[in-house]
This record gives sequence, C-alpha cells and structure tokens, in this order.
Amino acid sequence: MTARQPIPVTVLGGFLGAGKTTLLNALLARGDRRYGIMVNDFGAINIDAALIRRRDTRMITLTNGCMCCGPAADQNAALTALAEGGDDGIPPDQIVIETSGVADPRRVAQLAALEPTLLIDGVVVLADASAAAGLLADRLVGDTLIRQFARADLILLTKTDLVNPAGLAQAQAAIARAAPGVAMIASPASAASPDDGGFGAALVASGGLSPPAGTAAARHLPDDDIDHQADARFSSWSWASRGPVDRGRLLAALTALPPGVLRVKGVLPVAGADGRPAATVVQMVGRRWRLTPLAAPIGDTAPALGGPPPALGKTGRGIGHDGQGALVLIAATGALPAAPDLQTMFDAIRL
Ligand SMILES: Nc1nc2c(ncn2[C@@H]2O[C@H](COP(=O)(O)OP(=O)(O)OP(=O)(O)O)[C@@H](O)[C@H]2O)c(=O)[nH]1
Repeated sequence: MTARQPIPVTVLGGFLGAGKTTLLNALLARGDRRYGIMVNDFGAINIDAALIRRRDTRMITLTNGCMCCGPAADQNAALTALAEGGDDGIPPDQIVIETSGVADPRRVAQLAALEPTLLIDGVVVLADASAAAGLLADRLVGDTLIRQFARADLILLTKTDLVNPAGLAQAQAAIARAAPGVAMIASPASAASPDDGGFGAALVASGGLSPPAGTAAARHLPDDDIDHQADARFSSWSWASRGPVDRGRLLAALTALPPGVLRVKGVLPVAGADGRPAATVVQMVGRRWRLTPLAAPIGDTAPALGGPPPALGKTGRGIGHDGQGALVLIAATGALPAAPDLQTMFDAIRL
C-alpha cells in the first residue's frame, strides 16, 4: 500500500468583508477540482455556511469564535476529517480554509501544518482596495490588518472596481508599508463583479491563488507575533428573524447603525412592495450595503428555498429556508450598540 500524498491547504484570510466568500464561490464555480472547505465565522451563527454555493463539496464549519484563538485540536480534528474525504472516502484535491475576518490566518496555517496529512500551500490574504488604507490607520482595528498582511504569502486586492487609480495606489502604498516584501496583486477592475464571481475567476485564472514558490516555508515568524486576542478585540451580536421582515424597515435599521459596526451579514426573508418574502442575502461592509436574492448552490437550478426547513442552528443550516433568517453584526469591542437596543431595533423590522 502506498502512503497518501499530503493534501494541499490554502488559507484564505482578510479583514471583515474583504471578499473571501466571493472568491471562494468563484473557485468552486470552476468545478475543476474536488475541494474540501472549512469556514470559520466570527459570529454565533455561521452565515457563510449559507452563502457558500457548494454542491458535491464537503464543508466543515467552525462557529462562535475565531479559529486562531481556539484549541488547535478542534481545528485539526476537523481538517483531518476533511482530508480523509466524505462518505465515499475519496480525499479532496485541495482544502481551502476561509478564516473569519478577524483571525490571524498565519496562525491557522501554523496549526494546520502540525498535521502530517496536510501540506500548507500558502496564506492568501485579501485586501479591500476601497477600505484598506482607512482600516490600517484605524486605532481599533489597524493592528489586526497589519498582522494579517505582514504574515501573508500573497495579498490580493479586491474591490478595485470601487476605486480610481489614485485610490488604488494609496491602498497599495499603505499595505506595502504594513507588509514590506509581501507579494501583492490587484484584480483588474474590469473583471471585478461581486455577482458572478468574475473578479475571483479572473484572479484564479491568472494564477493569483498560488503564492510565489518558497514563500510559505520562509514565513515562519516568531510566536510572540501571534494574535491570541482577536476574540477579545471584536464583538458580535446575532439576531434570528423568526419570520419575514420589511425591506424598508430593514434598510432604515442598517443605515441607522453607528459607523463602529464594521460588518453586517445574514440571510433574511425580506418582503418588498408585493408583501411576499424572498430569501435575501444582506451584506454591509462599512457603510456600503447590498441586498441580493439568495443564489442556488452552484450547478443547481432550483433556488435554495422550500422543503422542510432544517432547524436554524449555529452551523448556519436552515438559514434562508421558509421564515428562517439570521443576521450577524460585528464591531470592535466597545463599538457595538448595547444588545437590548439592537434587539429593539431589529425586532421592529419584523412584518
Ligand atoms: N464591488 C465589489 N464588491 C465586492 C467584490 N468582492 C466582494 N464584494 C462584495 O463585498 C461584500 C462582502 O463580500 P464577502 O465575499 O462576503 O466578504 P468576506 O470577506 O467573505 O466577509 P466576512 O466573511 O464577513 O469577513 C459582498 O457584498 C460582496 O458582494 C468586488 O470585487 N467588488
């Protein structure tokens, strides 16, 4: 019997809302490899599990807290299970770990590297070109971004469609100062499309997910550079809709949130003018929000609606099914409004 080859593992990091799930969906849409996916959301409900448009792809979710602050054993047991393959016992060609936006992706890679069945391919950190310079300079969150960038093998600039050339240059300069010597590539603005994953597809096609050879092994930074505090530095609040919500009231609530709320995401049954609820993805990164219909898993034609709704759990299963909806807010600790106030605010958007 020949020993199995170790499975390559790519760690996909980047601050809250940088575009990790969008890129992952673009990767899955190519359908050329058998991926094993691990996702870690910071909030108590794993919204990403509902947003990753997978089919025939094995996915494991780790919820409630940041992977890099949690026990190595939990993470590695889940990764080992992924590497062993699903019910058919066929191992994936590649594992991609989407870390939470507040995690230190290098730490996640270092833990995974302890497993002999895994081979760390690289730590790819996404940077939102429209927000990176401001976030790097932010008193509360700057350190988190600096650590993510400085410990990356490759930095991919996303959302280049949202900036002009001067804005792009400013973002690149700020990131280069934070992460001297780390390779950085920007997606072509013309290919950036959050809807069809065009941006991600362009990056993937240009080989952008493969860090320059040798960099992964070279970047073993000292342990005291590890962020063990991400869980303490950020706070989240989650809300279950338990029924449809009104679109106008939802938008009013989102825009009334204080600027300290860095990220809102979820899937809610949103009723528009005709009063009929439709499963809707709610995205807010900084002040920029989007509401889009919940897409079917890649390769499926039927919408991800209908059928008996599975229980809404921490894993994100069931979100988007009839009447089941959830929203997660994330802010630097201290910047999140009080939970009772948020509860009142969002309870008022129910139909
Ligand atoms: N304009 C534009 N929007 C993008 C691009 N990439 C992602 N987005 C949007 O940015 C928002 C956040 O994208 P996600 O892929 O969910 O970001 P994420 O990094 O997975 O978010 P977290 O897991 O919460 O940290 C969504 O509304 C996306 O549609 C891009 O290249 N251009």
